[in-house]
Amino acid sequence: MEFNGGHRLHVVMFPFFAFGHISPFVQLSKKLSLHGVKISFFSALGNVNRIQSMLHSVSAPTTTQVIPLTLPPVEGLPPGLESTADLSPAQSELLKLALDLMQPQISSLLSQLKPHFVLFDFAQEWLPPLASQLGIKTVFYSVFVALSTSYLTIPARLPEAEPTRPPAIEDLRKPPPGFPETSIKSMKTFEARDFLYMFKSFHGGASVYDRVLRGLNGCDIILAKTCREMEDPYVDHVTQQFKKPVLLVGPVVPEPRSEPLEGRWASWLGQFEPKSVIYCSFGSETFLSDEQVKELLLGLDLTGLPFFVVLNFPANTDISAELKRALPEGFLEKVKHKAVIHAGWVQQQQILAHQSVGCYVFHAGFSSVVEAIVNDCQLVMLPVRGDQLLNAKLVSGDLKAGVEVNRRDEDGYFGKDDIKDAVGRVMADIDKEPAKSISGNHKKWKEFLQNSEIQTKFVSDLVKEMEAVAGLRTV
Ligand SMILES: C[C@@H]1O[C@H](OP(=O)(O)OP(=O)(O)OC[C@H]2O[C@@H](n3ccc(=O)[nH]c3=O)[C@H](O)[C@@H]2O)[C@H](O)[C@H](O)[C@H]1O
Repeated sequence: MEFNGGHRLHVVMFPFFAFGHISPFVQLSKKLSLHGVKISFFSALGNVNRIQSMLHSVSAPTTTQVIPLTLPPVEGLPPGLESTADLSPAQSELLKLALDLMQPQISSLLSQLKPHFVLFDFAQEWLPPLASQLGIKTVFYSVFVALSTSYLTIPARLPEAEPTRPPAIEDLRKPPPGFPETSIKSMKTFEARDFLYMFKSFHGGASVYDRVLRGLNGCDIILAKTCREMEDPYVDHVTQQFKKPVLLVGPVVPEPRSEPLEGRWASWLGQFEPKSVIYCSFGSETFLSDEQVKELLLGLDLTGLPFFVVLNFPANTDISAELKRALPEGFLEKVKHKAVIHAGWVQQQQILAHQSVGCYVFHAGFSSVVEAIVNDCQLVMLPVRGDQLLNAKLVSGDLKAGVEVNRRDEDGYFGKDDIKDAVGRVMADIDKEPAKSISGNHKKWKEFLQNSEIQTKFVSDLVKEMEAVAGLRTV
């Protein structure tokens, strides 16, 4: 292998304007920077400061420049609100239309910057032909596990005879033709109903399924945030379906955070026994209904363990009124010595790393799965929507490293006893099944994720493969 001429690989990162997507693109940028890759990171102006602070890292050199984009006006989209975190679900659909109108701006930026690759997201299916005209290669960076693509967004998901008929709930309960033999045989009715969203068109725009399919079909390379150790059969299935290179960057384990945990949380957690506290949270933009909040909190109380719950609500919600409405009278007073119920952003990595935290009840966002495993917290999954439903199946069914809360098939209802049972399954005596084998598997995956040689090789192999495609390296 030989390296040609000292030219540095230059990559544009272009995630959808949602922090659940921006965050894995930032994490990958940091890893690529450590291997000397030059990064230009595209996002709407309103997101730039937050991205810059996310990119800041003591160990990563500053090879990343954030390039602000101007969001075009779209009727119904309030000016200045430029990520889904600030918008209602309906407005977030308009954000995709605004993105579609940005093609001339992207084209002119790409022709100035002339990167070797653009890594793009599910919503920019128009990018491959645009970049190809400029001689730039495109990489569809899938921030979802390969199972999610393999189950939902492959050509075989729609029947060959009627490729334009959106699937029904019954179709989505079953895996698509060609799906590999694994622990996943079917999904529940409420989960299949949630997947219908993928096939809906809003404001006359393309459905998520259509966008993803066009992106995956049009790109030069598919890159997935996963590894064969965890997802071999699904990676093979996706490769067969799209008949093009599928590169893997591994699970992208974040570096431990250097800033200490906020004092008030460190001292609250510090009063409890090691590994005795349940931490509970639902990622960046997942909300529970009143009834779910009530059953969750009553269930956590029933476990007898101390608990720290982070709940988020859609923009402009009166949080104390929400909690008051959802909870039985006197509940907050009753649990005040053993519980924190907080709304808003917290330092999740530092909380999971705290010695008192032993169990994590959460939505099964995959970054959170990885952070909990490396910090030795037992996983109790309560997925709410989309990929989370499949992540939970992967972790509980294939990896056997955590449990899911039992839910009713039709509507996903869970009661307080379901929460208590699920926590009990992983926090009970670890010399007894199922806790014994779950904790054994958990330990195995922790060792794998913490093996810095393996994790670094994922990124160095990726850089070498991209350099070879870009003609910077000859094999
Ligand atoms: C692609 C999208 O990813 C989403 O992920 P989300 O951001 O909710 O959750 P994680 O992947 O766990 O990521 C969440 C990340 O935010 C961090 N964090 C979160 C809340 C907080 O208060 N403090 C923190 O530090 C956390 O530590 C983790 O790194 C969903 O699955 C969604 O279904 C999917 O479409």
